[in-house]
Amino acid sequence: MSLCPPAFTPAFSISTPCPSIHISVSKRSFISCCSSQSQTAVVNGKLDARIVERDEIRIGLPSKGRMAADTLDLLKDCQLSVKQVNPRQYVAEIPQLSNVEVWFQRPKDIVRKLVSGDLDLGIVGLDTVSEYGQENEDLIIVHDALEYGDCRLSIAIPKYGIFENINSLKELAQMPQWTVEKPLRVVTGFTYLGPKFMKENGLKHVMFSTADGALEAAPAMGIADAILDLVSSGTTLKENNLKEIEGGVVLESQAVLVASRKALVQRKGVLDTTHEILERFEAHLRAVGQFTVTANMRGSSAEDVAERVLSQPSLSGLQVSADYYAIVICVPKMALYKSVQQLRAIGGSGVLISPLTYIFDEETPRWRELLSKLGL
Ligand SMILES: Nc1ncnc2c1ncn2[C@@H]1O[C@H](COP(=O)(O)OP(=O)(O)OP(=O)(O)O)[C@@H](O)[C@H]1O
Ligand SMILES: O=P(O)(O)OC[C@H]1O[C@H](OP(=O)(O)OP(=O)(O)O)[C@H](O)[C@@H]1O
Ligand SMILES: [Mg+2]
Repeated sequence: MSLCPPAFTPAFSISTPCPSIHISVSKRSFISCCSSQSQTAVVNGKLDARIVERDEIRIGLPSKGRMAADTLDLLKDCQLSVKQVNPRQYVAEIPQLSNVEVWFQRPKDIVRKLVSGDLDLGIVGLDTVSEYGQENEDLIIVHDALEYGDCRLSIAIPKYGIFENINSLKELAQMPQWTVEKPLRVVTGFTYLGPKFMKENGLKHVMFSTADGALEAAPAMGIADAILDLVSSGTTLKENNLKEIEGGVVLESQAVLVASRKALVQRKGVLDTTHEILERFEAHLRAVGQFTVTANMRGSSAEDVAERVLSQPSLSGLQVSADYYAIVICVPKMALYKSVQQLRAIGGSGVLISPLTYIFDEETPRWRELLSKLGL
């Protein structure tokens, strides 16, 4: 059995039988309290079995800030573009997902509204889920690595003065300065995660205060000894003469897709919609930074070619086996997901999707038309 010469595979044809040689070459390493109009979902810390009655499925997206644009970009890349009439309107739709309402909210309100049952799904940073979700068992992380909004929640102290030689949480805890009367003063916006972390790490004499932004100024202003805030590039800390310490990272964070367990289980359509969103996210994120390589390979049989490809360390593809046959089809953008589902249903696996740059027919239809008009 010989391999199909890829350069001659007609765009609309199904070429069979043709063993599939799907090779993915990595460009970079693959990573490897509040309730509004609803009934309250949490009563005395326990989950309320009731679900807020409504027909639409609701997803909360960040309304402003650095997560907002990246979230819309991700959805767009997954062919789930959000249709927002104007930027001040807080409700929108995703035409590709029927019966889904998009609600633009502040990240912390997305988490609160998931808990209260006013939203079913949301996209926010893991830090926000952890801080405002407070380990609520109704919150489920559906996708934990959307690959943007990377940052860490980390303790930082001044580089100078009594902290000059302090480089770890252990050393910070052992400083004789901290007593009942004069505790370590930490300023943070994370008033749930902060005290929890200090307690778990055995720091006894700690006092927390809170502020909404520019926390890095607090030590120099004499308001706090340390800060607990999000760090990404580290520039803000550096510019304010602060340093992170060993063992001081409370949480590594990036954007996540989070859902209400109750909505997934009880609300009609939420599980199916979540499945579709998840599939699209995973398919897109798996493909980022990968190239599809199609090659003509010399060989005496399909098995021979598969064996030789598998013997190369960088050629670990999705499937390389004589049991698979390559097909090449073209599908319209809008029908992409449906087409993948249909391919799977008839035995498809390892479906690689790349944008199509050109479709050259055997002959341009309009050329024939022109020739005919010219009587040629
Ligand atoms: N420096 C950072 N780099 C990357 N991601 C960050 C950074 N700071 C925060 N994030 C992530 O972005 C999310 C939103 O950040 P934040 O709530 O600070 O929004 P913002 O864009 O700064 O607006 P504002 O603070 O004014 O509300 C955070 O929960 C976190 O997951
Ligand atoms: O490590 P870096 O890349 O310097 O980023 C860290 C800074 O980013 C966030 O602030 P943000 O820009 O959101 O300002 P804010 O305090 O007004 O929210 C965070 O609160 C830090 O201050
Ligand atoms: Mg901010």
